[in-house]
Amino acid sequence: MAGADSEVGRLRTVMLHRPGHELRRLTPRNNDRLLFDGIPWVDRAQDEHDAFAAALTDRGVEVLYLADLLREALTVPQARHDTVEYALGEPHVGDRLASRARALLGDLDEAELAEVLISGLRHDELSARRPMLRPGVVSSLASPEDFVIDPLPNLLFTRDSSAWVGPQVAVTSLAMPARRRETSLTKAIYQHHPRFAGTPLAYQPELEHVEGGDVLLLASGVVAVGTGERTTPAGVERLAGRLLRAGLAHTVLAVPIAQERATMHLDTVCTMVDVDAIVMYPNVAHSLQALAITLNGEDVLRVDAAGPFLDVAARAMGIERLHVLDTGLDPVTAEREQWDDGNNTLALAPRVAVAYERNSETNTRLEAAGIEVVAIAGSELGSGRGGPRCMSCPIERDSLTP
Ligand SMILES: NC(=[NH2+])NCCC[C@H](N)C(=O)O
Repeated sequence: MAGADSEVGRLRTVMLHRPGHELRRLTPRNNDRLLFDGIPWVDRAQDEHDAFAAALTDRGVEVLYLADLLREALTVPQARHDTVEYALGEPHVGDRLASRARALLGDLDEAELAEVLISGLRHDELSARRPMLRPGVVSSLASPEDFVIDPLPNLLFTRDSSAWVGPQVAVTSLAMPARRRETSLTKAIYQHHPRFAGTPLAYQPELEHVEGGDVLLLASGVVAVGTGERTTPAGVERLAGRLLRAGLAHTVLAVPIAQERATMHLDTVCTMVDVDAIVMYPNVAHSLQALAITLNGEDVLRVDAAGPFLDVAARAMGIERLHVLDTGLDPVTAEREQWDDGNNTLALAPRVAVAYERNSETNTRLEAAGIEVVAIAGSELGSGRGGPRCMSCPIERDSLTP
């Protein structure tokens, strides 16, 4: 049965996205808008990603690829309709261009359509396949290499566009315009792919902004939600209400994080590596705060005063202490390795975690603390600012509760 009630139960099934043609769309003029720090060497990024996937399959994890699931979901007419209309309804398209593009997309088979939905469509590509007799306003004003449908290079970070909480999946509501369309694809997958038939949605993209990178399953029934650049306070309120009322959590922790690119999600500063241990950016470990949210008798959210994250979390988890693995790094090394996603690990089981090899200081300290580090290369993958946790959506983990 699909689902996950922690970040560390043995990982059985995960959804990844192998970076493809959408990364070849990045240029020095659009990379900032598309949330990449540079122009990745795509072939090498694919090799690194294949090695990441192999590290998972070697350890018995079933790897599902988002593009395959999407292609299969698109055999359902409603999935095709919803994803195409979302793409063509974006405000830069306009009616006339939309109807021309719609005619092209209608002729594509599932594989071709999935490819266009992921890597986008340029004006010259549309024209090559659907020559126009008389161009409309938008087409006349566009450059050939402008996009009718923007590419989705951040689809690579599958953690953000959906997140499982227990047996339900939250299809998130992405904050950055460059990423918003991603959830039209994950929603189509969860609603229409036979593998997920009947899975209830714990959240929907139409709601207030919540990104999966901010959602941390501390323990069964305890969910921490970062709020900063991406997930808004209103998003935390909405998600908390839904999780608590659905009985998917008994406590939700709101965790304010700095509104900066370096700390865009909660998982950029901390990830779980054991049932009671977390690896955390040393520069914030002791200043991070949390507010516990619970449901009072009248179905109203009760919010406690802010307290130190580690204490509030331990109390909610019903344990004496949540251990921070002290990476003992000096502030400069810590800052460099945090930027390169040193704190963004993916647990395969308690005390076994995938991490980027480049963060050698952090990894050495993790190993010294008894964590098995499965190191992967990420020189090119990292240019999108995401590590092993960001690049994976766990679909099934063994439950920690017997
Ligand atoms: N869960 C994460 N930390 N995801 C990282 C996402 C990186 C991506 N380029 C973005 O800016 O959205």
